[in-house]
Amino acid sequence: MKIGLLGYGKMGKTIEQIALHRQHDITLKVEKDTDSYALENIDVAIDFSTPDAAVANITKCFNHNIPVISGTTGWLDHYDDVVALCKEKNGTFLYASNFSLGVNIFFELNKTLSKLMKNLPEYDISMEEIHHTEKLDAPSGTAITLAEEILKNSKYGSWTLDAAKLNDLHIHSKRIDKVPGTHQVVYNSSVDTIEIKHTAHNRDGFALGAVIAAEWIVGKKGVFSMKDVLNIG
Ligand SMILES: NC(=O)C1=CN([C@@H]2O[C@H](COP(=O)(O)OP(=O)(O)OC[C@H]3O[C@@H](n4cnc5c(N)ncnc54)[C@H](OP(=O)(O)O)[C@@H]3O)[C@@H](O)[C@H]2O)C=CC1
Ligand SMILES: O=C(O)C1=N[C@H](C(=O)O)C[C@H](O)C1
Repeated sequence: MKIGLLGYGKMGKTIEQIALHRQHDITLKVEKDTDSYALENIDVAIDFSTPDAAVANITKCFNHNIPVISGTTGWLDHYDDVVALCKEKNGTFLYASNFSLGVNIFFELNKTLSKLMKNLPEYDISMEEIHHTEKLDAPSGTAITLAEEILKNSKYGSWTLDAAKLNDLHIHSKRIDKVPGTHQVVYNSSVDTIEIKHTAHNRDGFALGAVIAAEWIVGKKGVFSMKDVLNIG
C-alpha cells in the first residue's frame, strides 16, 4: 500500500517505522505547514499534523478522492462540517482521538462503568490526563471522548478544565516531559473510590492502530470510526 504521511513529527515518524515493517511504502511526507504537496501515487493518507492544519489536509484528500485517516486532535469543533463534506464529496474518512487497541478497549470499559454508575449520584466523577509538554491541545482528544461517554450517564452538564465549576465534569490536564499519554477516570464517594486507568508506554500502539485503520479503509466509502475497524462497541 502507498501511504502519504500528512504530518511527519513524533507520530508521523513512528507510523513510518510500523508501516515499513508491514511492507507498505511511504510515498509522501509532509513535514510542516509551509510544505506544498501533491496527492499523487497514494492509496491512503494518514494525517497526524496540528489542530490548525488538520481540516485543510483532510479537505484536500476529499478533493483528490484519497481515503484519509486522521488522528490529529484539537480541531473537533469542525468535525460535523468535515463529515458533511466527506458525504458531499463521496469521500472516505476515519477520525479517532486514540488509535491504540488498549485505549479502544478502555473506551468500552469506560462506557460500561458509566452505565453501572448511572443511578449512584453519591459518587463524584473526575478525570485526569497526562501528556508530554509539546502537546498543543488540552484536554486531550482521548479525554474528550471518555468525557462525552460519561456525560451521557451522569449528573454533570458538560466537561470543564476549571476545577471550580462543580456542576461540570472536571478534567485535570497535566503536562509532564516525555509522557506519551495517560488517562484516568475516578468515581469517588465518602466510602470508597473506583478508578480505571490507561497508560501508554510509548507511541507504537497509536501508530499500529493508525496503520491497521489505513489497511482496513482502502476500497471503502463513507465515514468510519475505530469501532468499525476493530468490530467492537
Ligand atoms: N489519535 C491518536 O491516536 C493520537 C493522536 N495524536 C495527535 O496527533 C497530532 C500530532 O502529534 P505529534 O506527532 O505528537 O505532533 P508533532 O508536533 O510531533 O508533529 C506534528 C507535525 O505536523 C507538522 N505540521 C504542521 N503543519 C502541517 C501541515 N499543514 N501539514 C502537515 N504537517 C504539518 C508539524 O510541523 P511544525 O513543527 O513545523 O509545526 C509537526 O512536524 C496531535 O494533534 C496529537 O494530539 C498523537 C498521538 C496519538
Ligand atoms: O498528543 C499526543 O501525544 C496524544 N494525543 C492524543 C490525544 O489528544 O488524546 C492521543 C494520545 O493520548 C497521545
